[in-house]
Amino acid sequence: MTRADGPVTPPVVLTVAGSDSGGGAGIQADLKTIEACGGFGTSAITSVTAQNTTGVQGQHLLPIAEIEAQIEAVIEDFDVAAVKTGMLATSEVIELVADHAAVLPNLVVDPVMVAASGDRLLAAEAEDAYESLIAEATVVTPNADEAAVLTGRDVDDPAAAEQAGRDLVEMGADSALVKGGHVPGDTVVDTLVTEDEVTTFRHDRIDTEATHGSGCTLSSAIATQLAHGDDLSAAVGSGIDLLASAVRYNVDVGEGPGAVHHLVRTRDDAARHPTSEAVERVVSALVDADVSALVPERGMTVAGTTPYAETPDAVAAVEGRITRTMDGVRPNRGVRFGASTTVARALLAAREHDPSLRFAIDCRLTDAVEDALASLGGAIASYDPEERPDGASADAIAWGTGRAVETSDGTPAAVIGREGVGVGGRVTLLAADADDLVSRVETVHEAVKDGA
Ligand SMILES: Cc1ncc(COP(=O)(O)O)c(N)n1
Repeated sequence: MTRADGPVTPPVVLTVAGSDSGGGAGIQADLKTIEACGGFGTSAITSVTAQNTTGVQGQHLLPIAEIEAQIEAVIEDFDVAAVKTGMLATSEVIELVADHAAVLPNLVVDPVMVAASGDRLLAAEAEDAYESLIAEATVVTPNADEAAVLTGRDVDDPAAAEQAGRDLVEMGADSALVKGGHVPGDTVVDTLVTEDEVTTFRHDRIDTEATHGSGCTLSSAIATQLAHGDDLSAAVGSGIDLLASAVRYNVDVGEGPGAVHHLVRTRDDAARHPTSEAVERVVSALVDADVSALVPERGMTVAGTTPYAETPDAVAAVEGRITRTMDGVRPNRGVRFGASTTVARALLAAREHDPSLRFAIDCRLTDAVEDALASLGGAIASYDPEERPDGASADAIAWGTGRAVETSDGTPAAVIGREGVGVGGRVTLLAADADDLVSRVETVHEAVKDGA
């Protein structure tokens, strides 16, 4: 028997950039990101850098004819749907790309000048040459420092970013995304300027130096989304969201600051099935142990997040909770992503301060349960509801859980919420994995079941 082939045709994306032997930035980051976003990645290498997480040790520029040959080899054969440029190194390379612009659709220009390590990746005299390429760009994506070089304008707040964006559009770019990562402040504001409108994208700043490869990853994600047919603002928005996760869950490799996690979303999607299976295993264990004594009046929620969860739809939980019946505890329905709101949000709030926490279960709060928590061997965290800001009252449990984890002395095994004791008072058991959560519940249950 021969099997029929089943070819797929992902949109082809071309990156024209430098090689980073350290794997975090450049061509390596671009290809990983393009594939993660569902494109087929092709490349034209401009320069081979000897580089790692501590800096750039060497650079070898390829002959201009070799760079041109790579671009032409790709363009002549593939139906290229989008192109991104990264490290172009010299004015000759910038001009080469500008000369080919007519056959380079959806051109995303990341005007790479200096690496995160501080090493120069563009000859100083080549900065002016960018003007010719910017004029051809669908979108140009400078950080604040690059925008300042390109426009001669200090970019130190969102108003200046918008002005710099307008300057770049005036230079002929269809649009400019002026990135706010290098502008100080707790919120990162990225500003997208087109001829007709200005859109700002805001994210809480993530406290890490491991941003190596962030510009490459963002521009590659935007190019790939444009290749899929997204409009500009959707492509930019989804690229920024991907990068926020890629920076938060950065890869801790090498002696220097790590790199962004190019495959973060791919890995998270792949973890959905094992995550819901893990929650199902917890549910079975609770049924087997008949943990009636721990089940709150309203029912018990068991929830688990994917490893890089950001939103409640990445939290698997028992739909309709686990409740007490005449013969033991029973889940009302199956495990589904997005089934829980309250415990899901509490777990996500906990992860803002301790991303190792992935599983949670809410139990009755009684004196006996509280006494039993001491035997869990982890910190027991709590919070003062009086400290809750007015704005957080709609999500009081999430706020309290986040607050408790933030102020906990080490990763907590449980969070006690004393609000409305007897009515809403609860204890949320937490764990990094499902087996630990089961053993925590069993430990508490063993201690209280005879008195219940
Ligand atoms: C080959 C190459 N291209 C681009 C960058 C910029 O990336 P970053 O600013 O994150 O170091 C880099 N370091 N190396």
